[in-house]
Amino acid sequence: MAVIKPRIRRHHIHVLIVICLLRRRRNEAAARHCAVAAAPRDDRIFFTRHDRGAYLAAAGRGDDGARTGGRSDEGDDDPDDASRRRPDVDDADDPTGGCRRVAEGGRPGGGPSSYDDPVTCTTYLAPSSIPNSGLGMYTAVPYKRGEGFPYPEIGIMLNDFSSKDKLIAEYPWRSSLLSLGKHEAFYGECIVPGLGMLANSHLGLWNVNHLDEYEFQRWRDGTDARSFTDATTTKDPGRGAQSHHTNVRFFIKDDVRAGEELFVSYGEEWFEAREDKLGIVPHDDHYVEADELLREFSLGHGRAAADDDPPDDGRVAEYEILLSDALEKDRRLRAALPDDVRDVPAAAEMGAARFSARDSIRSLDWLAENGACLDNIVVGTSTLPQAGRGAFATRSIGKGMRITTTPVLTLEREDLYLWEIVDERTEGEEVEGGTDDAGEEIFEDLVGHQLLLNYCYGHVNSSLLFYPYAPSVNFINHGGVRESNAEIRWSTYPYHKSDWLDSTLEEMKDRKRTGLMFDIIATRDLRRGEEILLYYGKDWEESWIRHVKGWMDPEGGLVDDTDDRPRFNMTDRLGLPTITDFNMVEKYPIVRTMEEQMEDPYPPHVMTVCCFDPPEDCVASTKTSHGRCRSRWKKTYKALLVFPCTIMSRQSIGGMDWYSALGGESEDKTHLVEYMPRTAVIFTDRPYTKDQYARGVFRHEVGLPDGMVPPHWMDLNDSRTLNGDS
Ligand SMILES: C[S@@+](CC[C@H](N)C(=O)[O-])C[C@H]1O[C@@H](n2cnc3c(N)ncnc32)[C@H](O)[C@@H]1O
Repeated sequence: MAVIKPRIRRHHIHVLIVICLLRRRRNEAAARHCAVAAAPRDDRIFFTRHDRGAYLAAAGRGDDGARTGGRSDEGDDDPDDASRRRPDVDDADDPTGGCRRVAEGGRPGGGPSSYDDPVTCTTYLAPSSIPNSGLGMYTAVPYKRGEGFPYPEIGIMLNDFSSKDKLIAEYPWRSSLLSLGKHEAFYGECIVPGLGMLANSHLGLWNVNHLDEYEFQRWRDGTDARSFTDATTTKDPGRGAQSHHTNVRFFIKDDVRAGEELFVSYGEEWFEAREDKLGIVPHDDHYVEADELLREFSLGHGRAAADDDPPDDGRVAEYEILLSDALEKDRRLRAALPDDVRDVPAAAEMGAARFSARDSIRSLDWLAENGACLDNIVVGTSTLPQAGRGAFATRSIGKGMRITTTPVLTLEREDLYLWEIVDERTEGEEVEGGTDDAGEEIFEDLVGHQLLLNYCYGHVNSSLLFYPYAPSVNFINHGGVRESNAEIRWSTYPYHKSDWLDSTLEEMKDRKRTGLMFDIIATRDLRRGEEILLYYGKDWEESWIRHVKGWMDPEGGLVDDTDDRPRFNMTDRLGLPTITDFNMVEKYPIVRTMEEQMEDPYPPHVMTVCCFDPPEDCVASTKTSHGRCRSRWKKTYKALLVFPCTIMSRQSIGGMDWYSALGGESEDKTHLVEYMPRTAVIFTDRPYTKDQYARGVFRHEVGLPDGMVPPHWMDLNDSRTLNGDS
């Protein structure tokens, strides 16, 4: 197949990898959720989705276009407020992240609780209050501004992913969400399940924010997995088989009430780019302005307006004028206003944004009736060797009860193929030919799969893959036949579209929305704190065993199976300083200049990035005598403001070191940054050097039980391992 490939300069990355790239009242109520269609089926389920600045970045506008904001101001944090019964993930010694406390609030005696425990369930999956937006996430407990959402997520990089017409392409966040994930690959986006995929977006009501700023200390749980993962080289067959971004954190932007839907911001541009599908979506400031107009209008008409039906002609006419003035000023402002004058009192009272999603604060009874509990599991350190992180029960769960429910995104295997440019066509190898932007012929080798494959579920004989994205569900590991304590099934939750199982393969591939769902069911009584383990299937297991047996560490040695400690950051096993070490200013107070690095180089995978603010226009006055823009370093280290840099010089002034560096997005957009403090210089791994980019790393989807995959979806003899996968 001839494919047109974007032309990438070889020196930039050398290798271009292209393409394919989430009060039960009683236990009885819970049981109902499991088995009965408690709510009407919504045939219009589909998920409006994220990509934030990804397309803008792809279009050469970098990440700056998306308003995905950083952590909001620090708010009051009252972690000891037991009445809220929320888990606290900063509890370092507790694999359930402090969720023990949740369970203690639950049933006396600690016996198996049911799936949707009314006392303790804090987070629900339920139909969104935004029309035609499918399902959403709700909290059953209040949060205060600035608090951390208690379920950290995984971030999975999609690198050089170019299947933009696929459903999956609606979901990624810009890779700066993962901070230095921004520099991991030539063009990276990231998939973040849980709040990152399941929560809908309302620009006037968004109440959850992801952390967009760099943190220079280790996370309190002892890992530094979010950004500075040092995921480079290890004597471990688990190398590169899991995402090293395991601590993607979300924070409460504004006080949230119990029962409120959790909204994130996909960014204004995301909605603008989808206007044909979603209509005119107001931004935050349009709702603020609409509130002002509604307040003034209401004042003019007193309270008489409220129940005045039909409304008097004068008021109708006046409101028509208000609407048409608003339209003339800004069609988004008009869209933020109610169409009917009779709705003005209610909209003025609750605010235009809330009026637009009136059901966004649900009763706890409604949630118990219509929701599915999402907080029965939380991430922790896996008990299994080489498995990275795992999912742990936050409360006891009885045999046969649902542990969690998750929507799944349908993909095709080929969406996750990795390609590499080769010099010429090699006989016998799977190579795609095409031309680049300049019309030059290029050849690409199919070299393996994206890391996302390891988080997808499927069958070796089917080209369909299913990616589950409820909170923490991606962390569930394989326990083998004997140790597994959970199993996967098509969901009995009423919003699972079971009729899709009769669809043909082609129909499944053509669908641009989600509808299928999995339930994860306890196959025996589970204690809180236990790791949830599935049986990934014979094929996965055999592949893994083969991989471990044949695996050689990067230095050529055989696998070290004497050390089975669970671990994430493995560079230390080579005795080299890690990226985290280098980022400890106390430990490494001085950054070596270019000249010093000639004598005393940093390890080859290490590079420096600097925090600075490039001016929009590089005007003459900001140019140096060498024609370069002069930039200023930034005190707030937003991911957006960090660029690769080369340290040119260091000067001590007043007992403090100041650095000058050349840096920028690309060679032709280089900036001179002078007088930066040490803290403005950050160490990170060079592009494509983290473990997940290594060759021969384990790539295999989780196996679905045979009976789950309809025979008419089995279109392959065997899909196993491509050239680069092990
Ligand atoms: C769905 S992910 C599970 C979460 C993963 N442990 C993590 O830290 O992100 C599947 C991957 O986890 C690892 N894994 C799961 N079970 C394992 C096991 N029993 N032994 C070794 N690795 C395992 C493999 O790398 C697999 O590809």
